[in-house]
Amino acid sequence: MSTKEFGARAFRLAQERGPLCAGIDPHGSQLLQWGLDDDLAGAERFAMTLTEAVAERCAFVKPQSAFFERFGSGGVALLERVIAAARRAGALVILDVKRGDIGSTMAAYAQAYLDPASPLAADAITVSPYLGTGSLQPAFDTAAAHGKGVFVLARTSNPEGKYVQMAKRRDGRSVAQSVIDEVGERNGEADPMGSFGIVMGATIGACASEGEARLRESTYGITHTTVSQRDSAHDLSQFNGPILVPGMGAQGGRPSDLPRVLGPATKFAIPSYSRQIAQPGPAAASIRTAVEALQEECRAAMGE
Ligand SMILES: O=c1ccn([C@@H]2O[C@H](COP(=O)(O)O)[C@@H](O)[C@H]2O)c(=O)[nH]1
Repeated sequence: MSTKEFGARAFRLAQERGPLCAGIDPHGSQLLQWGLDDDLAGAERFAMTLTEAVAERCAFVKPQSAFFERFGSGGVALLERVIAAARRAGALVILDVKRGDIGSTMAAYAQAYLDPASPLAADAITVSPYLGTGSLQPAFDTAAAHGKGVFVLARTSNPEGKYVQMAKRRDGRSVAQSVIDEVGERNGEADPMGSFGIVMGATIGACASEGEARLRESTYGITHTTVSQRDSAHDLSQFNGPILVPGMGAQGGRPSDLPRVLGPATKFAIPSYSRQIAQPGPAAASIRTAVEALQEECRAAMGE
């Protein structure tokens, strides 16, 4: 496989820098915690400080588009600057936009985020398969043409996701498994891995008992549901592409969840933290120390 392809670049950079993905989410509450106003200027200070602190050390940086879009055109222009700064520092930018539409419109989204001529071009995007995984074909094609990546939502980290994603199809597979299989087929025998990824939340089946759910709720202030073993069952043994794993940190996911959720595909994990890595800010040195500790924890959990 050519080193120009996203999968190969992602695999090598993760080995070099560590697997962690640093989320850039200018949350109102975190701007206030940093002593900033919840406005465009505050978001700029937050996003650029965080990007500068992490982008030289992390293989992946993941801005969440929604936190930029909330400031209108100024926020989108800021997102362009964040993408450019992170890429200049050598990180691969996964733009979290979760787009999904009929094919002709999907082609326009792909042009916006994956065509290098676009001011918003990232290295990879997140997409939603709700209109059918096949409707995402223009994104797969544009990504392949330009050495970019695509991450399709398979099992999301929010507790409500399972009601749609774990619904059973007529062939007995869950909707999530069919997404995993359809995306996986597109990677073929790519070595070290393909460029078409999936999103698997670290929180899937996170609580084995009511007691653990209560403990997590009191620790993180987030309601966790108890789910059965069957609920968290996925076959990733044939999957040969990057796996973005959100839900780490603030949502309760831990490095030890990686092998539990991903099994044999743990080596492809890209564990993603947003609120937790901003927590020690605004001092860049404190953010870097926290990121380095998380990189080590994730590497150890992944058996690296
Ligand atoms: O299943 C998903 C897919 C995407 N996300 C996004 O990841 C971050 C998580 O933020 P934290 O602060 O680390 O909880 C956020 O941008 C989500 O939109 C997700 O959480 N779950």
